[in-house]
Amino acid sequence: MSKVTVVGAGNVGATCANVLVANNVADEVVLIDIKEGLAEGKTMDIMQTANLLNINTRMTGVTNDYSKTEGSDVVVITSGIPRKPGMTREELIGVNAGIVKSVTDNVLKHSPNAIIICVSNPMDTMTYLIHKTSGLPKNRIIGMGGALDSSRFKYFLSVALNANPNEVDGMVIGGHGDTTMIPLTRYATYRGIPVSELLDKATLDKVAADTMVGGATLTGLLGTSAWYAPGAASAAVVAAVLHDQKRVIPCSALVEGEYGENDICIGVPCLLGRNGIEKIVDVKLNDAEKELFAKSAAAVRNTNGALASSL
Ligand SMILES: NC(=O)C1=CN([C@@H]2O[C@H](COP(=O)(O)OP(=O)(O)OC[C@H]3O[C@@H](n4cnc5c(N)ncnc54)[C@H](O)[C@@H]3O)[C@@H](O)[C@H]2O)C=CC1
Ligand SMILES: O=C([O-])CC(=O)C(=O)O
Repeated sequence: MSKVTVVGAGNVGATCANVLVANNVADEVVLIDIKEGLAEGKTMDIMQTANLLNINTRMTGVTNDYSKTEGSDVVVITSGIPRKPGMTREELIGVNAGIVKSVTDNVLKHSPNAIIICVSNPMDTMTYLIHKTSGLPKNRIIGMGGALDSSRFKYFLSVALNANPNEVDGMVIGGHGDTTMIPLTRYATYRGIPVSELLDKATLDKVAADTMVGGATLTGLLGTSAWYAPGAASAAVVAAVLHDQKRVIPCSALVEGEYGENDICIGVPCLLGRNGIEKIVDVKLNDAEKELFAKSAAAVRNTNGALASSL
């Protein structure tokens, strides 16, 4: 019996739950929100696709009743406000820190062995907050950002290459922020061929820049931040953990010397399995990439500094 709780039945949480259920990733999914009736309504709507999509997962929607989340193997935290056009993710810290802290406390009362996937923004800082306040071992706290950013990177590369996105590989590490992401263009490939052999520098620079502001671009177009790819990326991380897939996916992890940094959560390639983050994979960076990583880490550390006054 596998059980996943998704906290926050808004755009990202409901999409994540829908992808989990539509793909029969878990035996049971619980969707929970503070807003009366929202999780129940989204659950009813999703489960009315069961006979259309051959869904066998059981799904429950509840308003703030954590007893229903009892014994979850994985919990995805999406509760909190999203940004509006013109805002940065970092501006959300004041409201979201309190929400993420109280949700984590409630979740762990009923699922003390759960692996937590943090989605709420500013994600690296919210993941760090969970580390600082929950007492959980570092392998059980995963920040979801790099899975999404890498998928966007592959999308923009596929458009530039006029190729199938499934035939493109690439990774984004560093912070999950408009200026802190690091698309690793040097390691990106199309069917094993380095993209630098197929696209000129100006095109590759534009792909990297579009990736970094991918979330801001969609926020401008939609009036609130994106949800289809964020929900699907969160579900992919859940599946990697629940099914012990041993996939390497960039996630925000507590670093203790890896990539030259300490005491922050930041996007690094993580081997994901049933124990959560089973290993941080060491990808060799050149001097320019190392410098970008150090700058990214400094920016994430700076945002973490605002945590104390936000709680
Ligand atoms: N890490 C990532 O890659 C991404 C992160 N995000 C972040 O995810 C968060 C959610 O985004 P959306 O789903 O678009 O927002 P939304 O506004 O559609 O949904 C958020 C939900 O959280 C609920 N909520 C608020 N406080 C709560 C509490 N204490 N307990 C339970 N539920 C509570 C609200 O009622 C609302 O339904 C935002 O902080 C956003 O910035 C969004 C996309 C990608
Ligand atoms: O852009 C935002 O604020 C939401 C998010 O993290 C993303 O879509 O990457």
